[in-house]
Amino acid sequence: MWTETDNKLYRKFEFANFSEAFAFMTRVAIEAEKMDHHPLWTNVWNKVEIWLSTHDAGDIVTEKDKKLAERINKLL
Ligand SMILES: C[C@H](O)[C@H](O)[C@H]1CNC2=NC(N)=NC(=O)C2=N1
Repeated sequence: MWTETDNKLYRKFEFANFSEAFAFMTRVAIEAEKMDHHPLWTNVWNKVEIWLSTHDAGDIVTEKDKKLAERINKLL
């Protein structure tokens, strides 16, 4: 689940392999672009870490971040 720390929503995802992780990232990227709301993220092989905050609001967690987090949950 997502946790809120340092004014960011954070969640770590683990997949079977790199292909699964990258396929997930592709789905997230499409959703993020639709919302014009983009994640800070890292990927190492089968792991994806995502931090969500709203830069335009001064790098704090807003409804936009919560909405994107919910949409990401549904992509799993
Ligand atoms: C100009 C553009 O719409 C803005 O910079 C958007 C783009 N993506 C964004 N993504 C995130 N996470 N926060 C923002 O404030 C933000 N702003």
